Amino acid sequence: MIELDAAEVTAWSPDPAGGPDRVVRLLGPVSLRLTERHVAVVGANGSGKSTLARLLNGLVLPSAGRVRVDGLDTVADGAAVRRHVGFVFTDPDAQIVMPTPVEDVALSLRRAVPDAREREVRALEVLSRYGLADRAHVSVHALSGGQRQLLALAAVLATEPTVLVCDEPTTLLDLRWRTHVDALLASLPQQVVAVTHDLEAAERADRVLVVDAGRVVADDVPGPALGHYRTLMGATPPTVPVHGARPGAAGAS
Ligand SMILES: Nc1ncnc2c1ncn2[C@@H]1O[C@H](COP(=O)(O)OP(=O)(O)OP(=O)(O)O)[C@@H](O)[C@H]1O
Repeated sequence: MIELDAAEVTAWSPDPAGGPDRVVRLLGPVSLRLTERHVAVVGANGSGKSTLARLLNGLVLPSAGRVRVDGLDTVADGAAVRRHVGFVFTDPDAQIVMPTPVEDVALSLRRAVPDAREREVRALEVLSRYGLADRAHVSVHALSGGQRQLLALAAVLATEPTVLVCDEPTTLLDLRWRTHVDALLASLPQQVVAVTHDLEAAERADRVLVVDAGRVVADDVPGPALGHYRTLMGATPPTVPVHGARPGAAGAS
């Protein structure tokens, strides 16, 4: 179970008016108990979704309040939380550090499997489980984007986390790979919390959190939560000026 008790995240930010740096609130306060198998987090760009996701494995620490996963506090028990909660980034290249897939998965296993030969055997087993057996020894640069995302996921899942947090894991993927990774995430026995802009994937979650301006503004089963999100998005068009619009067209001045 994931518990957030009045968790807040603040950061120092430059004052656009040139004054001294000031503290800005990025998220919260948020209080939640997440027990569902699949939780989706949706919201506009910059609303605070990644900040919320990163709170769950201690990549971001609460400035106030507390965050616990299965009773482990992300501040007091940081190392245990990171072993417990796997985190998958949007961009697999932020996560893949070794030259070949087998070495990358083996690196994830270094703590669990001390013997190097046994570690390689285990890494190969993991890769074949995720359909990457024939790519095990190629350069990671020779993998497609979808294969790289799958490798990043496989390397995290190899550590057998109890909870998986994914920050837009399918955003860079074409429809075929997105469907494949979505199906894989749906089949996992772990609790999965996924930040997503893919509303079809969010429809299949057990619970959906809608984040707006650093607050959880809706928290429900998918139908009503996504209805709220669509209304929110429709009601607040982006304020970025439209360049190159035809004279007289909407948005041109
Ligand atoms: N360390 C930081 N210092 C200052 N501001 C930050 C920091 N991290 C994030 N922010 C700001 O906090 C806000 C929320 O960022 P966050 O990455 O959580 O949004 P998001 O909903 O995940 O956005 P996107 O969908 O675009 O990825 C943004 O305005 C971002 O610029």
